[in-house]
Order: sequence, then C-alpha cells, then structure tokens
Amino acid sequence: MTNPGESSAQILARHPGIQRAPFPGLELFQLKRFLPPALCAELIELIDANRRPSTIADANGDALFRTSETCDLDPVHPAVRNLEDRLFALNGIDPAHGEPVQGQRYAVGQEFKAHTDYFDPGGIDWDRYCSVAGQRTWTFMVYLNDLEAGGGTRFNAARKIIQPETGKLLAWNNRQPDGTVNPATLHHGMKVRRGVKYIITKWYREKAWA
Ligand SMILES: O=C(O)CCC(=O)C(=O)O
Ligand SMILES: [Fe+2]
Repeated sequence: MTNPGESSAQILARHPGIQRAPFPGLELFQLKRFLPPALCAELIELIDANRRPSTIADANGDALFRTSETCDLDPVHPAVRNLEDRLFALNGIDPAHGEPVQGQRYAVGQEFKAHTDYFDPGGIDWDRYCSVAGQRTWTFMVYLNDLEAGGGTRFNAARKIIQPETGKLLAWNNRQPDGTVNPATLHHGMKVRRGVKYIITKWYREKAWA
C-alpha cells in the first residue's frame, strides 16, 4: 500500500510505453508523447506570458547556478487542469500532495547546474521549505518542445542524458527504498545551444501542500 503522497515504480511501470532507466540505484522513467503537441503549445504560451527569474533553495554563492526563468502556472487554467488530470491518471498521487505546477524556460546559454530536487535535510532552508509539507517525494517533468541543440537532462549516476522532445515525460523518485533521500538523483539541466527550451515541473511532497 502506498501513501497518498506516493507513486511507485510498480504503478508507473504498468503504463503502456513507459521506459525505466536500466540503473538499479535510481527509479527513473520516461514516457514519450505523454502530452499532445497542442497542449504543449498552449502551456508554452502561458509560460511566455508570465515568467520571472528562477530561484534556488540553499543558495550556494554561484549566481550562474540556475539561469532560467520560471512561471507559476495558474492552477485553474483549463490547460493546467488538463495536465494535472493526466498526471493523476499516470501516477495516482493524491493531488493534495502536489506543489503547484511550474513552467521553466531556458534561452540559449541558460542551464540549471547539477542539483537534487530534494531539500538538504540539514540545510539552512529546510524549515522554510519543508516545515509544513515535508520532503519532496517524486519529480515529474515534461519537455514541451524539441530542441535543435543542447538542453538535455543529465543524470551522472545512471550515465544518462535525456533529450528534450515535445510531450516527453520524465519522472523519478527522489528517495531510496528506506525513505532517505537518493543522491543518485543528482541531475543537470544542460545549457541550451540552439532554440528555447520549455518544460513543466511538478513536485510532490510527503504531506499535503498547504
Ligand atoms: O531543465 C531540466 O532539464 C531539468 C530541470 C530541473 O531539474 C528542475 O527544474 O528541477
Ligand atoms: Fe531538478
């Protein structure tokens, strides 16, 4: 039995067409054509209309660590609801455990250097980000467009770079089977070389999001 804030490798694996990365230390999945192109185009428009510089928790002094822009998507917009419905159908995670969906936009030269999506349990920002909803559990992200060059997502531990592709979903469990965080989820949103990269990011928490 999984908790309401959980998905599981088993739940995801039964979806037709989903692929699991062949690396035992990491639950990492990809699913091509998860979103139809028309919905991707609509989400790109929303991101373009309302973006701000991206931020990070536990700032490390590197001003160039995350150079992209972020959009807080309107949760009641029909395109966002459509996306949320599709995520729930795939992962079965109680929507109450989800952070609001964000969009990310990377112009040429922009990146998000190697990081983990979980919060550092001993970090200075732990209380600020985790006191209510707890740690991040799963990450779901979707590439909204194809790129001409660059912009892949690299997982060093699994020796894998996933290339952006319209509608392709990427999902991973940020924790290990014993519930502690999994350093093998370290990943790098690599520099865009040509084109503009758009993705949506959806993070889930141990407890309900206030
Ligand atoms: O842009 C990417 O490929 C990765 C994005 C990411 O890791 C994040 O937003 O946490
Ligand atoms: Fe990330």
